[in-house]
Amino acid sequence: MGLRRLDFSELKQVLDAVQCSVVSAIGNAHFDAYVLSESSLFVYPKKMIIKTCGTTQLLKSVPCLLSHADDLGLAVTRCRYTRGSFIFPKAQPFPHTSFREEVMYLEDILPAHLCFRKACIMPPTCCTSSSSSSSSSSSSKPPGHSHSWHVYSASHAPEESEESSSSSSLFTVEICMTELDRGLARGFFRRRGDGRSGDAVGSEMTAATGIGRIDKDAIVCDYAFDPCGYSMNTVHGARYSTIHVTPEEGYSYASFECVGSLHNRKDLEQSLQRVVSIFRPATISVAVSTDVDGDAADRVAARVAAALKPMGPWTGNGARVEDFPAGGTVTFQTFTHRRK
Ligand SMILES: C[S@@+](CC[C@H](N)C(=O)[O-])C[C@H]1O[C@@H](n2cnc3c(N)ncnc32)[C@H](O)[C@@H]1O
Repeated sequence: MGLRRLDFSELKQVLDAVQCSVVSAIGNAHFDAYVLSESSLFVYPKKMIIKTCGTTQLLKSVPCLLSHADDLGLAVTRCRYTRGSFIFPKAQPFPHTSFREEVMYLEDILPAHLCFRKACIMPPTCCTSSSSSSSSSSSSKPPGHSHSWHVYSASHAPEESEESSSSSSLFTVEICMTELDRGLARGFFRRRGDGRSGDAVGSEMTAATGIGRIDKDAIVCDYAFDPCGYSMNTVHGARYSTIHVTPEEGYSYASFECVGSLHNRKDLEQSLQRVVSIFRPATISVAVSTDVDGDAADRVAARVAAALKPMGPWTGNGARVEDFPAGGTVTFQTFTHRRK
């Protein structure tokens, strides 16, 4: 059971360090999924994923997590931190005052055996010249401030037996969308004073907005905030997905993240298309993490661009690919809708 042996009070210590709390939870034989006041937490026996937003202090969870893992007799083998650009960077508390500060914080607290380390900022692809491992086309309108991708990876040396073919076919995609279609964003506001629970209204939003049709076979845990805002997690076998929506005009934002197989069009192309049609954003960034090599990562990026093509006039397409030592590959692409 590994990390799943942590009891609720121990998880609460981790979340207290971040400054968020649990609002809803589900689990299956493979993992537990928690909707948080500020996004989501997934606990697998050998992996924990925490996703937060706003002015939470996500990295402050790491010392507490390392200490709990140690108590359970578990040694950390990989740490990955990813984020977009902060919309309100000056509002961020330590250690999130800058990416440099975040990296220094992690470098200080991670154990020395995680010796393969790399930090990089992947800029919006339309605003930079091609990197050596990428292709990019120019655009007249660069995506907004929220579209640089920041990645820090620290890993120990992989052992041969760890590199199984099943893990190398898996991907994690993180999609950030801004300037959501106003009409669609209204679907994430509650009726004033409805007196109903966040879970009940969340389930209605899941059905009414089409979110429930992204993966019809998944078990959904959803929550509607008051007066607006929505979060959901799904569990489907060993795979999770998660959506978070900030629908307020002026800074509307939605994120989608899921795990899938590169061999399955449904997991990557279909999920991307369904999510984009639910929010119809003006800008999209897509970061895909895999254990494949650079050439295969380029092909993943091409699949992402091809999936968006029939969905409208997107510009600024291009991909940047970064390899992380003993930490796989990340492809990053940004797209702007020409109507906006
Ligand atoms: C979905 S929640 C948190 C998820 C976060 N936006 C993300 O991207 O991961 C954010 C939305 O819920 C609304 N909200 C209402 N009450 C909230 C609360 N107590 N905590 C966090 N968000 C709340 C916010 O105004 C915003 O529209």
